[in-house]
Amino acid sequence: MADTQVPAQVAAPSLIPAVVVALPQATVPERDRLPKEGDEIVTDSGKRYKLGPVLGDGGYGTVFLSQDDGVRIAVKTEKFSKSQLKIEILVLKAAMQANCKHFCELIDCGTKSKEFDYMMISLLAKDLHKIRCEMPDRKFTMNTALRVGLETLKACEELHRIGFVSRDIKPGNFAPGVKANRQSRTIFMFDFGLARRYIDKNNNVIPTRKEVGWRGTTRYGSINAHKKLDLGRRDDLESWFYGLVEMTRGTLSWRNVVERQHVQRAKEASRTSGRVQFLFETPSQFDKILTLIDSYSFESAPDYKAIHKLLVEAREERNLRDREHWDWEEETVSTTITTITSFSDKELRAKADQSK
Ligand SMILES: Nc1ncnc2c1ncn2[C@@H]1O[C@H](COP(=O)(O)OP(=O)(O)OP(=O)(O)O)[C@@H](O)[C@H]1O
Repeated sequence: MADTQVPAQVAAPSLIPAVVVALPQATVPERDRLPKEGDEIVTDSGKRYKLGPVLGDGGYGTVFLSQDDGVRIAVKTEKFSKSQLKIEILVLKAAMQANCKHFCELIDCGTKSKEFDYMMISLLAKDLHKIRCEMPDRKFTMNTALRVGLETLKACEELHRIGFVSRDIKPGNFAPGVKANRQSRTIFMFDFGLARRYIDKNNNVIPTRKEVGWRGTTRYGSINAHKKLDLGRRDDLESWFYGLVEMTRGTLSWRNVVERQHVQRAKEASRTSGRVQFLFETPSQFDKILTLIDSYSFESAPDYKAIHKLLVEAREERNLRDREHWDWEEETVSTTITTITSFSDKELRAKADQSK
C-alpha cells in the first residue's frame, strides 16, 4: 500500500523537499531483503527466473525451485551483506572448467543491488542426512552406504583437485541428482560457504596459519577443527569418514553429546578405548581407512586410490552388486514393477502442483 502516504504529501507540498516527493519508494532497495516465492529475478543478461516453492533455508538465505527453459532448477539466494555466494560461485566455476562430475552446474548468477546475491544451479534431490533419517534404523543398507561412500569420496577428491577444501563435509551437504536429469545415482557435493583455497598459484600448499577460529559442524568436525587449527584435505576426509560411519551404522558414538568439548573427547576416544564401539558392525576396511586418514598431516596429499580400493574390497567381500537398487529408489517388488522415483522427485512434483 505505497499510495497511502501520498495524501499527506499532496496536502502540504511546500513542506516536503522535491527530491523526496519525486523518489518513488519502490526504487529504494531494502538492504538485505530476500526474495520470496512468486518473485521474479531478472539477471544481467535479461533472463527471467520465476521463483517457485522454497526448497530449503540456509543460514543467510533461501533456496527456491525454479525453471530454466522448462528444466527444473534451484535458485540459491543470500542476503547481500552476509552472502557467501562469491566463494560458492568460484568453486562451481572451477569445477565446471575441470569437468567435475560431482558438482552442480552453475547456470547463472548475479546480485540484486544491496538486497541479495543469487545463483541458478542444477536441481538436486533430498540431501543424504534427510534420506538417512527416513531409513529403517536410520541407516543405509551396506550396498548403498558403500556406494555412497565411493561417490562422496570422489566428490572430495574432485574438490581438492580443483584447489579447494570444504571445511564442512557432512551428509547434509551431499545429495543425489534428480531422476529427470538421469542423475539419481550420482552424489553431488553442495554448499561451499566455508570453502577455502589451499594451494597458491604455483600449486604449492598454502602454509598452515596454525590457530584459526572454529569452522564447520560439531558432529562432523575433525579433531583439528576442535583444536581450532587450520584445516586441510585430511580434515575433509576425517569429516567424510564420520559421515560414512554414521550412514553405515545409523549412529556415531557422540550422537547425543551436546558440548563441543565433550564431542572432541569422544572423537579422541574413538581412536583408543572407544575404537571398537565407534566402528561396531562396520566393515573391517573402515578401521584401515581411519588409520590411513589419521596418518596424514596438514600438507599431505591423501591417497584417495587406497581408500577407494578398501571400499571396493568391502563391497567385494559381501558380493554386493552395482545393479541393485539404491535405498532412495523404490524397490521392484516381486512381479509388481513400480517406477523408480526418488523421494524428493515425488515431493518436488507435489510442491510444484501446490503452487499452480
Ligand atoms: N541444488 C539444490 N537443489 C535442491 N535443493 C537444494 C539445492 N541446494 C540447496 N538446496 C536445499 O536448500 C538447503 C540450504 O542450502 P545450502 O545448504 O546450500 O544453504 P546454506 O545457507 O549454506 O545452509 P546452511 O546454513 O545449512 O549451511 C539445503 O539443505 C537443501 O535442502
